Amino acid sequence: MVSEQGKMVVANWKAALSPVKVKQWLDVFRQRYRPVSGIEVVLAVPSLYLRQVYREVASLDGVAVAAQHVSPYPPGAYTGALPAVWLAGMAGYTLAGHRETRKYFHETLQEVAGQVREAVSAGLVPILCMERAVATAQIAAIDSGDLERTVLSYTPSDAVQLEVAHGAREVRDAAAFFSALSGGRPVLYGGGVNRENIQELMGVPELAGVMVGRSCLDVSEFLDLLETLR
Ligand SMILES: O=C(CO)COP(=O)(O)O
Repeated sequence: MVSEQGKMVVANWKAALSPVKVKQWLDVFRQRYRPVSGIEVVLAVPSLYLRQVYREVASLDGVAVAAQHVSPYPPGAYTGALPAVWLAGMAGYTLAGHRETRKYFHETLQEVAGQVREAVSAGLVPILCMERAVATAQIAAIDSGDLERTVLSYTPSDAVQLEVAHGAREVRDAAAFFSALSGGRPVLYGGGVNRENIQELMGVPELAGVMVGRSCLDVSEFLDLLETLR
């Protein structure tokens, strides 16, 4: 879990890497990754790869694993679901409410709140992704006890679609807005983060870290990006 001083870099693989590519990514990462003081690297990977990724990175300092999605329901007759409790011990985190799962899988505020609840009760830390437009209603749908265990992430659509990050001042305003709304929970930013802008964004004092999509898919590019934080 992100500490008082430390910051997080979440690498969101989305659904972009085939099994062959995942093996290559992990081979290079294991050879070349060196921990960066004060930085926790969180690999957010498709369910299919969770066990494999966990096995490969469990021994690396400063690296944790996140699911990209968990079920809003407990284990039972829910075909196609991934109950959060099954991931305990393997993933430390799960994403919830990412703009792509909201958009393509039509997740409702209640379903996202259910994912957060299931994640917290399984001992995972939810990384709750939101845009400003849904933030007030989404946070209101979440139990206050669950919110206390949650990391928020500001992931504006335009930045993700255009691959152009919001500027540091805008990110700072948004982080303050999200933090005030949630009783001071840590806030991440995601959207267009790359090797050129990560240092400036990680320097925003109100921000607990960043989420990286496209720039983590090439493992060398991602390792270079981490090196800029050393
Ligand atoms: O969705 C994101 C992180 O989860 C951001 O993706 P990009 O870094 O590709 O804009």
